[in-house]
Amino acid sequence: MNIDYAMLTDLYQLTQAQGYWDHDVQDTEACFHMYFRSWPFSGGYAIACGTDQVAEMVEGYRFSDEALSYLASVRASAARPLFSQSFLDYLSDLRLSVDVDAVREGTVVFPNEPLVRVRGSILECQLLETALLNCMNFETLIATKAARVCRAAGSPVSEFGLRRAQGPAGGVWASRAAIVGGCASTSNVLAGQRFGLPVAGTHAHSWVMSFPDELTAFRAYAASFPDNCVLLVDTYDVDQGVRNAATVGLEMRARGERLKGVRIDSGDLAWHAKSARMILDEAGLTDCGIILSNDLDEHTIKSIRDEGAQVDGWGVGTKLACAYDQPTLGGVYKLGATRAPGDTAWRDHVKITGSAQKMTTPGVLDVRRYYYENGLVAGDMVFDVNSGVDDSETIVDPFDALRRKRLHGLSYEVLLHPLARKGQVVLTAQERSALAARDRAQEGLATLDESQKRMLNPHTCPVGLEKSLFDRRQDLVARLRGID
Ligand SMILES: Nc1ncnc2c1ncn2[C@@H]1O[C@H](COP(=O)(O)OP(=O)(O)OP(=O)(O)O)[C@@H](O)[C@H]1O
Ligand SMILES: O=P(O)(O)OC[C@H]1O[C@H](OP(=O)(O)OP(=O)(O)O)[C@H](O)[C@@H]1O
Ligand SMILES: O=C(O)c1cccnc1
Repeated sequence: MNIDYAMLTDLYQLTQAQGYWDHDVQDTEACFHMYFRSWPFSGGYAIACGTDQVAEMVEGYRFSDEALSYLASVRASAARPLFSQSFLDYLSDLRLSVDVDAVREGTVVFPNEPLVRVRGSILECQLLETALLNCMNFETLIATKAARVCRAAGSPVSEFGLRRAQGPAGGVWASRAAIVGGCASTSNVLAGQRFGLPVAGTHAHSWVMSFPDELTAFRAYAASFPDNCVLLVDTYDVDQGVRNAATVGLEMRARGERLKGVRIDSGDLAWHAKSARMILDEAGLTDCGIILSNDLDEHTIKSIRDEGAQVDGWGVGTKLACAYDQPTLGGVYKLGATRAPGDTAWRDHVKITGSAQKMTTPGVLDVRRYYYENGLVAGDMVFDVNSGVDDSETIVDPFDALRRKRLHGLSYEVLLHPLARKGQVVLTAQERSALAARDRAQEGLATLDESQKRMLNPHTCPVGLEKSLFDRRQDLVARLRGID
């Protein structure tokens, strides 16, 4: 999508940038972290997604002449423009020089750990906030929803959401995120072209309605698409539709072709799926699959499977592409540390007002994921890259000092990887691939215990602050509150 990422921001990012520039503090170095605070969909995991678009933003970040003349036209009052010409001249020459580190797309992630870290001039860090959150919040949410739907489904899911997605860009990035989360294919042609995603589809009710009768419509479709024939059987009567499809299936078989499946898109889907299976089997079409669609999500899919329906594929649209039951992830971008030009040490920052859940963590942070010997995740440790990790390798629950877990001796991997250095994207094509991210998500999900993946009241993985970081945060908070 041709998006002007420099302008895809909230006005206050630009006014603050001018403020930093006015006060000549624009080169103060800053470190911000993007993270979310609570478990999406009341589940036990999320699938990170959005960094490919963040990379696209970093690559194309420029204030165009049109953008600058628009900004010059924005007024603070009738008498004065909001932005000074000298600041707009500065923006015109601005080329990003930030370092960005991020989890790889498809990584299983948890609340209160950084998914993205941005280091650089405070002015640039601030300018990136809004668009970065927009990408990460939406795509992580949709990839997570897709993972939940696909886990419930057990057979391939095709994403059908474009027509009801949140606008063209929302639809395209939702389709990509759905693939990262585990969908086998998408009906979205633009997303397929743009990201090299597998595209797939069946036909609509209008196809059947446009022919004199259903059988004629099915025969015509089979003649046009003998290699990829899935017939939608619920335009008039599902059982009769399945019988008509079986007739066409047998005709196809006689020609050496195969009816791949029937799609049922209304009514009691479990009931119809069982009845369709019987009709097809009785006709000898045991190799013809059953595909279900119509307002599905992980809960309806589970219910249909719990009833014993055998389903070979699913089409899931609205409730996946719009994350119907939770419209946002709620991810935030918070300042952890600053460093004045010429200084070597970083200065910690923490926000303490509001609820304890909203207290931030100071430092320049990364995450270690620890594994038990059986390969399952033991816990995630948020640590400061400059102070390192205390020998005890203990994590402390950021909201409950008495909940601790010692991870010493377990193997671990570090989750943040370079995305950009000095404003240049350093990800390889493979690292940006949605299909590679989908594999990564499957590998990551396999490192969670089943109890952490169930839909109802899942067990959650411990995420904590490295002990010395926790102590440092406590000291800083005490100092800011005037407690000795
Ligand atoms: N066996 C089932 N278990 C749980 N949910 C189901 C089952 N069968 C269908 N559903 C869900 O029930 C809802 C039925 O919705 P609705 O009444 O709008 O469908 P419909 O009767 O087919 O109407 P329409 O033709 O307008 O789509 C859908 O969300 C569908 O996914
Ligand atoms: O239900 P969703 O999960 O959103 O999946 C997409 C829906 O879109 C289509 O219906 P629509 O009525 O738009 O078109 P149609 O006439 O082709 O069925 C399709 O048949 C699905 O029911
Ligand atoms: O290909 C399909 O069957 C399809 C695509 C989008 C929406 N509904 C159905």
